[in-house]
Amino acid sequence: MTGDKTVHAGSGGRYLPQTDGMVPAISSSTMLDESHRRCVSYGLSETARPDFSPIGRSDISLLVEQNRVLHTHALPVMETLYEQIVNTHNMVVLTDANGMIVDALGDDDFLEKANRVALQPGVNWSEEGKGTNAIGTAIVEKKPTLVHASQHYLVSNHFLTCSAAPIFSHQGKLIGVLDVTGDQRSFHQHTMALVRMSAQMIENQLFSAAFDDGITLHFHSRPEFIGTLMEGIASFTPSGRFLSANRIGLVQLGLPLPALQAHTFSSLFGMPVSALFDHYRTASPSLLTMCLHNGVRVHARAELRRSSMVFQNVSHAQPEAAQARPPEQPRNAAARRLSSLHYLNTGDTQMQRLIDKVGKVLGRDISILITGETGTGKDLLAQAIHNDSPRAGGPFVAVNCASIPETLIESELFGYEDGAFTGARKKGSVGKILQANGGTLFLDEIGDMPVSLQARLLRVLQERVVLPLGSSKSIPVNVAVICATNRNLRDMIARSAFREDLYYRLNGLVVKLPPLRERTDLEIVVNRLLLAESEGQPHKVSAEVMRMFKQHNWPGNFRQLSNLLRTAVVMLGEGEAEIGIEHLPDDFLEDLNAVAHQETAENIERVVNRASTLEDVEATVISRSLKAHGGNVSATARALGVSRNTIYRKMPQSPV
Ligand SMILES: Nc1ncnc2c1ncn2[C@@H]1O[C@H](COP(=O)(O)OP(=O)(O)OP(=O)(O)O)[C@@H](O)[C@H]1O
Repeated sequence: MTGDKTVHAGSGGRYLPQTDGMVPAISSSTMLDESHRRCVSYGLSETARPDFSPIGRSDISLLVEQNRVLHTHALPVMETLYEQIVNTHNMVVLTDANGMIVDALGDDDFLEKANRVALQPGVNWSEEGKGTNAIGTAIVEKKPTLVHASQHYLVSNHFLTCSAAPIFSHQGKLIGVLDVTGDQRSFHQHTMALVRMSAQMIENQLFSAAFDDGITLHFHSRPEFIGTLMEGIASFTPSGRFLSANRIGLVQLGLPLPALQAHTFSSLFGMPVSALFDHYRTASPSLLTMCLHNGVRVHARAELRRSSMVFQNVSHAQPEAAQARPPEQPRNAAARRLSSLHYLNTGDTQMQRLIDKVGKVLGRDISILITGETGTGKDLLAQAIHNDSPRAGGPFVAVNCASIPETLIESELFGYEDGAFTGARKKGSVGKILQANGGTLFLDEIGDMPVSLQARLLRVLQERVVLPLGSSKSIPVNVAVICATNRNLRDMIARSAFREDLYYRLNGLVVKLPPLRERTDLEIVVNRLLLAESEGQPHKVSAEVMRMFKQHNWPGNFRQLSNLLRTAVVMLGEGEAEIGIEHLPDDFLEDLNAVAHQETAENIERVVNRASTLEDVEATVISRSLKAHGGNVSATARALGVSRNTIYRKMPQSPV
């Protein structure tokens, strides 16, 4: 390498160092021109030898303490970055927002040279003190900056090449700079890219740490970029209020942070936050495809942190209390209180009995088996039991045995040692059972647990030890177990599809959640679900719709009802607050009609058999059909295939 031949200020085309044809992708000359002008205005002389002495030891400790969060998250990234450039006469430097070096890692031989210009903790590299340099100039410009050799303002820094990238907090505030500085002869054009990626990595780590609760969405227009540094990350409260996004997220969302703060999950991604929860509750979590507010299609993966799951569970059950909660209250505690047995008790007698029974075994070493049709709230009940138990401070780990492929369920549950099988992660994995240690393990769809694993699970429950795959060492574990199924386990035992011994170990207390059609608290439930759906203005259903709801048999139970209400709310016009039949989805009305048709046919047969007059037959049929349709004349007319006028003419005085 020949060294640089930089032309100094005042001559055109300057700042382009010629390093054996390897011209670095340097910062624009305008940017560097401006920086040099600033140096002149600071009163700096190019040949000056500035003060390189670091601040005292105790001040350095204070500096590290003041930047503890940044330093903690940056250090592992700095170490990885250093591994990439080791033995290249370079060093990795982290500074605070003022350019004060907080930490530095470097090759010994270069450190000696670097010490000449004091690239060491406690020395300030702001532009005012050290002239144009990547750290100081990146702070002023708030942009990744490369300053090579004689692009440095001070002659004493001409032997350096520096690549720096600013690090921003989730509030968009510059909080530090990551820099790689080395001997200018060791310049490598990939260094800047490495530094930028590393700074992004630090920002993402800081972002995850700041938003370790609620909902975090990882998104990108290309699915293969999810999980990479290119992904956008956005965070929301459990109720869907936008909190923040990383820099790439902001670019993808196309709005500045203050504008985004007025948004919600649904206004940005066109999907209610409850649908997100349902996706993760019901589907094996595949990537979501959503449409951004600006029409761009994105793929996304969400992380629903503990309190948001709890919040979602109860946002249906007790939204008014959730909304009344002042924001400064600890969310976990409040959410836990909301997802409790007390709040699931909405006035139905079967539920009341069930909750009484469950309350008696809380905190005892008694396994609970929850049965019930799909969507009756087995998952929600399991969470409430945990939250009301003395284990509430411990983890609640849910495993859906039906959604994990049979080949993976063993490693998911029991974990595995390093290299236990082909494809196993290095360093092994802690299984779900151990993750639940000290808390509750919820085995949903236990009827889908492969028979081969049932014996291993029984051993865990009886001996309270887990043996990870590939390990010879059992690990003690202390978990409460709640299971749920909508299968008939006794039938399965008879078919040898479920082990009898495991069944008796699991069924300490068996409770059956009533289907929605049998519940006497439907009105309360509907109103609570609607409250959860409404943003500000509370919605209600018309008396006619409520009558139809009471007659429907709700095969999908709560899940069906809440989806239906969510759709109906969207159908409401501007300023409308009451859900009428016209707001209900067609398939629901068709189901209702199909049932009514069948009932009408049966009624006709019965009435005709009683040998009444034709008028009697008509009146009885109309009256019963009206009843079946909740008094709705249009629906009755449709079901009977006559006009509404015919119904009005022939209907008895008091139809329902
Ligand atoms: N009591 C309730 N009040 C309001 N919403 C409820 C209630 N119970 C359940 N839900 C809602 O209904 C949906 C289904 O509930 P959950 O997943 O607990 O049912 P499940 O019985 O476990 O269903 P599956 O057997 O299909 O897994 C969820 O969105 C849940 O929040």
